[in-house]
Amino acid sequence: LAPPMRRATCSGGQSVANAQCCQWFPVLEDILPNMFDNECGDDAHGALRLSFHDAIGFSPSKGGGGADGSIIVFNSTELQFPANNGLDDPINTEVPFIEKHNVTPGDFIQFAAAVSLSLCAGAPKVQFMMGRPMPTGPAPGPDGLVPEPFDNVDVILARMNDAGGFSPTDVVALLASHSIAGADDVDPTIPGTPFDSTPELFDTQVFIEVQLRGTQFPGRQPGQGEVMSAVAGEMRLQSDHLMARDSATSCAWQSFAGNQAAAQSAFAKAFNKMAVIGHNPTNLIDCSDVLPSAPPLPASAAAHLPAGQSQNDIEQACATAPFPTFTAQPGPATTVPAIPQA
Ligand code: HEM
Ligand SMILES: [Ca+2]
Ligand SMILES: [Ca+2]
Repeated sequence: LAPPMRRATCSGGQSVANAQCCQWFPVLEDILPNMFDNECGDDAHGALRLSFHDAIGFSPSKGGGGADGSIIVFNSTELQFPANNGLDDPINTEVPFIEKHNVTPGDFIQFAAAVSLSLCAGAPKVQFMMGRPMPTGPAPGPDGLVPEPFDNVDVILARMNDAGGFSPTDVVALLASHSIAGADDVDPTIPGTPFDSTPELFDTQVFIEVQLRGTQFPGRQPGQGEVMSAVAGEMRLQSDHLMARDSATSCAWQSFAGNQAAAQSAFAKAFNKMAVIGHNPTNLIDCSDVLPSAPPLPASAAAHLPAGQSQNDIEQACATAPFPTFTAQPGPATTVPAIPQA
């Protein structure tokens, strides 16, 4: 007979596998209302992007500590890197909470990202591991480790493989994050311009909408790394556009369109890998049981074509299977509103 599992009860009454995880409940109960306003909005999106930019700063040959909090501790260097443009926002939001709760920046950044997902309907359950030490100085990794929207697919896939051993399918799955995202700085004249029509839902609309023929720019002039989108008010990154069309990634991209369960599980797997880049996971403690679950997608959020689009507007790219068929929402052509700025 196996010995009975010993669980710990935290002072708030919650049951966790490891007593050290109890310290994250007060953090959770603080940041849900006070950092995120309990919504999948600008602060949630920013926290998720920050977790990527901290974690991906790792290369076996070039240096960097991965998911180590360097983007905060060495922000005077890392925020000079062009790819980190705009991350002063989530960093300024997070620092007071890090100080208040006396946790490491590396842990907090990944915790906040995992909690942000729990606010976005349709997001999968992910892991949270604790125990990242302070980043080692004096210098962080070099510039050039964070993919840019004007990089081509080969460059992005090579960088992601170098950083975390991500496969092309992992990279495409991670881009489900762009279903709860927008850009403030690609075209700085239109901050909060979303990448899909539902930036408050972790759904597969980004995989559908980026496959549509581009016809317009949301602003007056495109930014660097921006290409035409199909929907008014929506921004399309060149990198997402190319991922949907490149022979190395187009079939994976298409496989997530309308397949919520596949997008969820592939994203969670890759996100969990990303969150521990630069660490030996056996030195970390699994505190996933602190994380709330996201609500499921509402029934009204079934995968669809935006109003005004038809299946003929899909630019088929995958050579081995047809893009799945979707029905357009009724009514006049969709215009996507900007994401309210925090
Ligand atoms: C791999 C190639 C990727 C490229 C080239 C890329 C590029 C970008 C760019 C240019 C923006 C807009 C930034 C701004 O102007 O405000 C953005 C936003 C965002 N990205 Fe990515 N990204 C990539 C992967 C990822 C990954 C792996 C994640 C997370 C798992 C992620 C999460 C986000 C989020 C949540 C936002 C929205 C931030 C906000 O609304 O404040 N991205 N990305
Ligand atoms: Ca880092
Ligand atoms: Ca969405």
